[in-house]
Amino acid sequence: MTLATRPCFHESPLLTDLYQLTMAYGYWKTGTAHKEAVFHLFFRKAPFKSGYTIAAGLADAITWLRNLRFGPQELSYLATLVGNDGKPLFEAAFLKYLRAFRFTGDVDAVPEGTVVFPNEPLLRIKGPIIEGQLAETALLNFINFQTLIATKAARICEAAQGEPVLEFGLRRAQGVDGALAASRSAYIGGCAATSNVLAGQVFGIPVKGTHAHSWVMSFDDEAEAFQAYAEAMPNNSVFLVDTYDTLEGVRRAVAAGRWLRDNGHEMVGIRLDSGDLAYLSIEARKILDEAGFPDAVIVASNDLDEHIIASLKQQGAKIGLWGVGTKLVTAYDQPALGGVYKLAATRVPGGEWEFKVKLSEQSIKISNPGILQARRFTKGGEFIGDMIFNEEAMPLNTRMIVDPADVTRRKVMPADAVADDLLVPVFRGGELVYAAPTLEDIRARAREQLDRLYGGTKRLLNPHEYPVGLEPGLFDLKTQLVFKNRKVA
Ligand SMILES: Nc1ncnc2c1ncn2[C@@H]1O[C@H](COP(=O)(O)OP(=O)(O)OP(=O)(O)O)[C@@H](O)[C@H]1O
Ligand SMILES: O=P(O)(O)OC[C@H]1O[C@H](OP(=O)(O)OP(=O)(O)O)[C@H](O)[C@@H]1O
Ligand SMILES: O=C(O)c1cccnc1
Repeated sequence: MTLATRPCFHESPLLTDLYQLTMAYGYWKTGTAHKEAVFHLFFRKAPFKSGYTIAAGLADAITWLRNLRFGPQELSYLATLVGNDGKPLFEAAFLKYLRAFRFTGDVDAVPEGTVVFPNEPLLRIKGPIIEGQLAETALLNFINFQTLIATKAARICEAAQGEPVLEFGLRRAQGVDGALAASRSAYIGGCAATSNVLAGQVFGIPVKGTHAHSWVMSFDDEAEAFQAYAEAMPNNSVFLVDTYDTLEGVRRAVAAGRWLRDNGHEMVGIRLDSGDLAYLSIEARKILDEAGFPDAVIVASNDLDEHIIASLKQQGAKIGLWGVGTKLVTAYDQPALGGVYKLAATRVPGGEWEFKVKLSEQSIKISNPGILQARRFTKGGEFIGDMIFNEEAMPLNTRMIVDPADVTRRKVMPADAVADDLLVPVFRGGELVYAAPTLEDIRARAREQLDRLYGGTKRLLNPHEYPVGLEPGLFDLKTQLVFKNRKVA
């Protein structure tokens, strides 16, 4: 009997929705596959009612685009697909065309770890429409989830006010890739380490761990369990104290700590995993301090999230290390980021760009036309506002932004503000031109970016709204296109 293994699918061209292939077929069949197009990937609403979002997922997007090729196995599978008349969905000549298919376009993207806001392009893809279309689903999959988890982690780490947060999510994550991608994103968002050993091996994230209740329960009594653990792992001694009676557990941990000290080691600390974490941590701290273990850290876990951590901090909890699993890696209170991928311009090669909008009843949902870039203004080291503009038509030195939801709200960026464009070149003509940063650099970037954000924007509850607007020319273009598409004279 063979076990059904699950190979890694990250790089498959079939990591897509069928409709991308049906449209690709349509473009090919109608001779429009090589029409040039610009697509943007963006989200309309920050997750968790957060005042900011942390971009992540670009590394997977790069790998997927670089390896975009249909091999014999994928093509034979596609040949098996049939339409409602039982005949092949894709004709053989199209599959032959796919055999030589490669990504040849330009990509500009916001580096991972960048603070981003609703409606800003996170990624822009320009090239033959068939290529942009085929890339949509995979790009959304990578960027939506990873951005979501990096943001959740950043919020949790903000709540912990610089105290280390350990990501403990593997056992409760949404599958294998959900766990791995979450560990990487959580690290970008600021977590100090993960319990996920595979993520440690694959991404080089520091791994950390204590012990479970099963260890204590496997002994006749708790004191014996701690002593055995101390002897077995004298250099990693965090004792889980809540299996029977938490404060008694702390006293037994102290006894094991004394043994460790007598034998040339130092107890790292204790872990609390149930009960009133504020009360128990304060009492445990007293016991540890009085026994001469002021440096022993108190680790807490048990369904923590940013709100519980903030509340525990407010209650004066004496917790120095936070273990967070389920609510982090599943983004429990908002399990998906609604990032979308919209067509914004097309042209026949060599012709003029035709800008596009997708209409909606809700004006906030009307997409932005153009070849978009986002420009961030910084003053005195602090981010003060972002402008979305059309690179094809940007008048020089424009510093005014218009709120797309309310034309009367306008803001002029000061002349001495420093301006930086968020999208950077990643692919040119299908060639990678981006020196991808290390995971450590990405994590440091997220930290540095958060430090430049006004404190009110980082507030958990009703955060201050960071100003993001359209350059006036783009606002006008959008308005004209909306009128045109609504057939208003
Ligand atoms: N002082 C506190 N303030 C706010 N929330 C807390 C406090 N102490 C613990 N919590 C949180 O309250 C929830 C308590 O969970 P739960 O009702 O499962 O209790 P428990 O102590 O884990 O019980 P059990 O013994 O069944 O594991 C957890 O999410 C925990 O993080
Ligand atoms: O609560 P989370 O944020 O998801 O963090 C991970 C949880 O996983 C473990 O519990 P579990 O009951 O699975 O095992 P245990 O016997 O080691 O406590 C651990 O004790 C945490 O409570
Ligand atoms: O090391 C730990 O304490 C740990 C690891 C995974 C899940 N919960 C706790």
